Amino acid sequence: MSKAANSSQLPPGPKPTISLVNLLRFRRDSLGFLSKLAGQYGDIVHFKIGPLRVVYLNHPDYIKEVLSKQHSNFVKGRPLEMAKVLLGEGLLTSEGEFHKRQSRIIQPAFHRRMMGIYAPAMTAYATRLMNGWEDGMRVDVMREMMKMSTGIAGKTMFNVDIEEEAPEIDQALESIMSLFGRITLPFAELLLKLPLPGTLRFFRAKAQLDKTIYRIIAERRRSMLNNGDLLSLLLQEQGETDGGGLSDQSIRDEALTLFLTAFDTTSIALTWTWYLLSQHPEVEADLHKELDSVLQGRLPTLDDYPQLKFTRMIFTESMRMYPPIYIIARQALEQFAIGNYVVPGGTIVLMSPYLIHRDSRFHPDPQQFNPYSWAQRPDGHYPKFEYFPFSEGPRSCIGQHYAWLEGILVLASIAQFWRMTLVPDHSVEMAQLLNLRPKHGMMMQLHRRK
Ligand code: HEM
Repeated sequence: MSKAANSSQLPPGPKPTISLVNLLRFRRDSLGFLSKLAGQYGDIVHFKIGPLRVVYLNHPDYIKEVLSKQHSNFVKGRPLEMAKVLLGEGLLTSEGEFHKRQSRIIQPAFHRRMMGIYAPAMTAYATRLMNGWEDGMRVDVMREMMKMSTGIAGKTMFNVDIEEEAPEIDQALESIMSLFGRITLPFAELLLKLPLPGTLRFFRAKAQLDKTIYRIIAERRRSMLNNGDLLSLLLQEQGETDGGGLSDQSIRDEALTLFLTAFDTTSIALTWTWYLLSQHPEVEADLHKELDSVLQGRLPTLDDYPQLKFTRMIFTESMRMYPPIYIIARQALEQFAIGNYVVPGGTIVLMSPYLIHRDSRFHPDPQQFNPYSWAQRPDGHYPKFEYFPFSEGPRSCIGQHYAWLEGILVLASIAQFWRMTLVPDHSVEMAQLLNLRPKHGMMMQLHRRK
């Protein structure tokens, strides 16, 4: 790769005249579209989607430029505008000083010390889920994982049991996701102003989520509990910073952001993992060997976590093949240099963990599910920007340790007692919405391990 040069030429790409065609193709299959462009034009591609100027980066070195080296020139920008309608100014969507302050307040909820408190909640909710299962039963594993992860997120962040409300939350999310799927439309903002059925469903769903979250906040205020969880931190900040503290709206934005980002992505990652295990009995057998030897029939604790090495390798490999956040987007504030090109300010930059994770230059035999390939990597030290399911740089995932913990402990808890096989004829397809979900859920049959 050559160093950034001062040529003002834009990177190569399809002609701007077909920007509407690009829009349709991108909406139909964004991963297929981007991968085809990279094949045709190389690792930096320029194209237009409607009036928007977009650059796609298909190499870890270029991605490092945007997410790390030149990060201060990039904001979440337009791609996350729609998310603000739901999440307001939460950690995911905010910028600058405000974002720094929110990070500082929230960071302690993800401190290592807190993991000791979260671990038992994670295994308890996995157990509760298994208690409702019977040998031979058919379930949509996607829904089961959602139900469980919602319960875990509610308990660990707010100390409430909202599992009972999971179906409504799930339904609300579906309405939200289907509108979010149209996020790439240039006139997306307009969609929110018209009384279209999707838009009305979206606002109903938002109202449902708001009701739940405000109820939780009000209950916590009454109980005065301060146990160091997320809600305590947010309310405490409000009390401590006379006048300049967090408003109710701000607490709601942050709580909803953390809650939604936590359970949705983690349950999707777990769902793909159960699917991959069902397709690879040899891997599943090795997983059982590890669990039988480390746990010997009891639930895993935080102390077991470092011993569950193969379980971690499986979860790592699953997120390589199906990273729940499959496209990361930024918008440039000012003109910037990348490779041999100089790109104007305002340009949207797209990067895809999915496509980099499946590129044979960085991952040999990338279409093959091979957890064993991670055996040489010391725990958690993965090649940055070649493997980045949690993104990288200052805006990477704040909840990644939490997600690893939940993923590994839940896998270990459940796989000890249950196997899952895919229901014959169930079609497994990816839906490229805000995150990479199985389009038709994941219908699986449960088998109790003897
Ligand atoms: C397997 C599970 C998860 C995956 C794959 C994942 C992935 C990601 C990615 C790729 C980003 C960066 C998005 C961007 O730059 O546009 C992100 C940000 C974020 N994640 Fe996660 N995440 C997961 C779980 C969690 C959990 C459990 C939490 C909270 C408990 C969480 C909270 C957040 C927040 C608040 C941000 C925004 C951070 C910021 O902008 O400063 N995530 N996540």
